[in-house]
Amino acid sequence: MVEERKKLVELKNIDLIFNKGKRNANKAINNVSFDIYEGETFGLVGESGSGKTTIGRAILKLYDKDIDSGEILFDGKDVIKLKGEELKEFRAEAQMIFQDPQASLNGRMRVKDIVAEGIDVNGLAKDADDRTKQVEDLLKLVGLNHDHLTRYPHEFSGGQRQRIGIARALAVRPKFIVADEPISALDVSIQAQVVNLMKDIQKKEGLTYLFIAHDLSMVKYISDRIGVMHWGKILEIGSADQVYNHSIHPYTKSLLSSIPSPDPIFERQRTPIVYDPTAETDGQVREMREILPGHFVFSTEEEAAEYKKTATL
Ligand SMILES: Nc1ncnc2c1ncn2[C@@H]1O[C@H](COP(=O)(O)OP(=O)(O)OP(=O)(O)O)[C@@H](O)[C@H]1O
Repeated sequence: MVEERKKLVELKNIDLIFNKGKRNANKAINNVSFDIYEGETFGLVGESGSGKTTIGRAILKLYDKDIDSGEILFDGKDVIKLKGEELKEFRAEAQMIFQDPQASLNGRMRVKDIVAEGIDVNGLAKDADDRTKQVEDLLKLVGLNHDHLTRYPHEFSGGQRQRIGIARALAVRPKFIVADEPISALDVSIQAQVVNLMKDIQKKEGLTYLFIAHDLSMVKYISDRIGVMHWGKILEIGSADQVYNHSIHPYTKSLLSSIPSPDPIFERQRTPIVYDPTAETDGQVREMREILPGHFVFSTEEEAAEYKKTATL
């Protein structure tokens, strides 16, 4: 018998409009639906302004406004309705790691206090010794050590600062982490280290990730499934292999063609594919249609029929 995978996060027809009703109204999320299964990494990619961060923050209920329509479920519970104790529990269960560790860490606090913030807020330590022990364990988990406890963020490299950000997120023992471009500000040589660290921690702690990035090059290493966003909509969802090696939507193909190759011969032959977005505004009715098992593309019925003829496994 095939075991049903548990859905940890469910997004159902989400709309989110900034400045609703005003002249500068902006539909940052437009009828987005997808699920994130427990234990998986869901990669969300797309160019700047496509709505990735808005989705991550909406799931975590970090805006002072609610989504405008649709439903977000976390562990079966409606996120919009969470209040009191349930909201506090959710705040610990669902954490965020930010793009710029420099900006997200308080420069006047020592590492031990930065990492312990969530422990203190949630009363997770029995006493001062237990607090220090928990912080030390967290630092060890992210590849830092005892000597780092009393230092300040500016004494660390970018990669180390991101490790501190990860330790801080883990301090409250979350189930789910939104990692918003966690490696984009880092040197390429450090990016793989942080991705590998996140993968190791995921295995050890049984975490579920939403991993946000603007290109597909690193996302494919960490993601089980990938969603491609453009103009507030998801245009393609599939396994990392389906999206990276067998992409279907022209926008995904264009994103892939824009990744520079480290191989100079490939790089010289690489021709970026220019995406024509007018199809998204031609008035035709499009929805996510399953082209191959688990591989969905935003398309009309006719487009889906065409995609099915040429799609490869
Ligand atoms: N607080 C806000 N108020 C008004 N508009 C916003 C707000 N946050 C985001 N937006 C707008 O919503 C759209 C989606 O932005 P979002 O930050 O989610 O995109 P993104 O794909 O994460 O981009 P980036 O990679 O640059 O972070 C953009 O047009 C942005 O200008």
